[in-house]
Amino acid sequence: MFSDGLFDGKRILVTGGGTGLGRAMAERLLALGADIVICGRRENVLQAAAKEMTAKGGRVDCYGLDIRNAQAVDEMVADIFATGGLTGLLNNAAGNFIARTEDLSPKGFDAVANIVMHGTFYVTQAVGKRWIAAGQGGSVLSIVVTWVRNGGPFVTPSAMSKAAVAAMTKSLAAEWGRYGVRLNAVAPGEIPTEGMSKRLNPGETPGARTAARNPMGRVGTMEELQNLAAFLLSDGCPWLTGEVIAMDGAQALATGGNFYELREWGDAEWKAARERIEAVNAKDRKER
Ligand SMILES: CCCCCCCCCCC/C=C/C(=O)SCCNC(=O)CCNC(=O)[C@H](O)C(C)(C)COP(=O)(O)OP(=O)(O)OC[C@H]1O[C@@H](n2cnc3c(N)ncnc32)[C@H](O)[C@@H]1OP(=O)(O)O
Ligand SMILES: NC(=O)C1=CN([C@@H]2O[C@H](COP(=O)(O)OP(=O)(O)OC[C@H]3O[C@@H](n4cnc5c(N)ncnc54)[C@H](OP(=O)(O)O)[C@@H]3O)[C@@H](O)[C@H]2O)C=CC1
Repeated sequence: MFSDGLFDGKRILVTGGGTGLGRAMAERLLALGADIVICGRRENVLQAAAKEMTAKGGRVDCYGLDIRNAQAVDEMVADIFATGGLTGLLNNAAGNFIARTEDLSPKGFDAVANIVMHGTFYVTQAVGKRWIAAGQGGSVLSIVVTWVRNGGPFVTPSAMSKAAVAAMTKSLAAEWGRYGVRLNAVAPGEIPTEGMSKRLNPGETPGARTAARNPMGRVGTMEELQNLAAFLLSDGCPWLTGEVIAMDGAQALATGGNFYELREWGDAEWKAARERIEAVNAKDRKER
């Protein structure tokens, strides 16, 4: 669909690029000629991903860090700019889990908000200020979700924080347009990944809820997101900025595209879901 070499000479930082959607988008950009930088908290996951991704060639650099740490983010971005700079940023890292909002502790809220809202801002600002200082433009793509438009019951910290990222996209498109920096966002519906399915549909067949409700009768595919992300990060339409583009087979329009139906769950279902989610959180934590 895209010409070979479309991203020759480009270098793109993909946060959370060691797993799931981030890895898939990074792989496509790499195949189209970009040099890639990936970051995340599990260094072993990043190194393994980089090794597999570069089996056929190309350059992938890894940084193990928590984007909730603004100083660590600035040090990473300083190092990236000392070793070739960046032409693009893909804000993909996120944290999320389903929970009744009345059950959340302050730490539970902060865990998500500090990754999605604060962490995404730290990375964007650290990159953007260097583009501005260097007098060079750049392209930022952030992965949000359809519930930035209509809210996300039972994922309130994520809905609030992703809406903030959408607001950042529109604010900075206007503020930084004069520097040649453009920002867009994609709001996908469900594309099953391990990280998402185990925290948002714990104990269920990945994608089953969406396939049963989506107007197109299916979940989204990695390839669809890879294509859209590649187009938005390419130089194909540089006047396109400040947009949040939904890609969900019209599920949000038809059904709200969120977890409102979980209002039918009782204490037992929520307890079982939390146990499953905390087990996957604990497993991942051991690898950090
Ligand atoms: C009906 C059909 C509709 C379908 C619509 C589908 C649309 C699909 C759209 C999907 C959108 C997807 C968005 C995503 O973001 S998916 C990304 C998923 N990936 C991840 O989340 C990976 C990273 N996540 C994590 O690292 C962790 O999950 C976490 C965010 C929690 C951060 O980890 P950290 O190690 O910092 O945190 P802790 O484990 O120490 O926990 C911190 C506090 O959070 C509390 N917590 C954790 N889990 C729960 C829970 N299930 N319920 C309530 N509270 C929870 C935990 O107890 C800690 O608080 P306390 O110390 O106070 O106890
Ligand atoms: N899959 C889906 O259906 C949808 C996903 N999205 C969005 O797509 C993006 C990718 O999600 P998906 O691939 O499904 O999930 P994953 O769990 O696979 O991806 C999340 C990535 O973010 C990284 N990450 C999380 N917290 C931090 C942190 N504090 N610092 C650095 N890196 C961090 C994780 O690595 P590590 O744990 O090693 O830090 C992981 O690589 C997210 O923004 C999500 O909100 C949006 C709509 C639908």
